Amino acid sequence: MTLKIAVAQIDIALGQPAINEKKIITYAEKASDLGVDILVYPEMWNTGYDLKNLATLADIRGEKSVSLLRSLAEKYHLNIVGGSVATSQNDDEFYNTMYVFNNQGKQISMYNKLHLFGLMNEEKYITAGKSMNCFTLSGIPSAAVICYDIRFPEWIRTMMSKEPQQILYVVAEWPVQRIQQWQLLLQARAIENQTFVVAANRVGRDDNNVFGGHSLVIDPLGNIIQQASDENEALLVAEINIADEDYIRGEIPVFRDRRPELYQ
Ligand SMILES: O=C(O)CCC(=O)C(=O)O
Repeated sequence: MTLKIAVAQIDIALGQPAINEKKIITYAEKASDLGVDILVYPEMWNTGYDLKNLATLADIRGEKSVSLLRSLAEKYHLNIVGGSVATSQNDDEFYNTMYVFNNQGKQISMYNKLHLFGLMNEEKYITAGKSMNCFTLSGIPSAAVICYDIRFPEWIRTMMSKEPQQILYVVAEWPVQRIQQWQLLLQARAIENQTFVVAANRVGRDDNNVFGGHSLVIDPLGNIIQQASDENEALLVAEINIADEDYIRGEIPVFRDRRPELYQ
């Protein structure tokens, strides 16, 4: 089975959801023109890392973002891994939340970022999630994580081995100075889990960081299928063949050969 996957590598205007929403719409239109099956957005696309202003900026219960993503999924018949957005659940509780929609406009997953990134003081403003993010999208069992989560292979393995998920989606705001680590971590997650990795990073800058782009689509052997530039906005498009993964898992059956009883 071949899937056409697109990654929206975009710049994000700090603290300006209305501007960012327009861009989200533009990239859905572009993906639709190219006949894409699955579209992936980056992390915190509504506000960027404007953590100090979440009280006024965060999307209340995620309602605006859900409505936008649902309408795009329906209108363009796109499966959408909706990056993440800043949401508020109560007046003073904020989350970094991912929503996933199928191409009928049905929400099939919601995930709150589990590992918060201390270097950006994320834990001072955001409440950490506690739940997994596994779903079937376009018929493919998949999992998705947010940015810093990729430094925790035990968490990703937990999700990937629940049932062997075949695609791992990663959405990020990853700074340029650690972009080599971004690539290596993603390749490692692909190889150890024998999975396709589809990773969306933003470009541009905010007051504290320059973000490194370099969005990637990686095969289950860790080979890079497609990569975007480090600086420019782009719609990165790749075709993946899921049967390749079945073949690789058959040759080196790491999921069968695990010894989880010894890992505690
Ligand atoms: O782990 C890193 O180096 C970057 C993580 C990050 O920027 C984030 O989680 O927002």
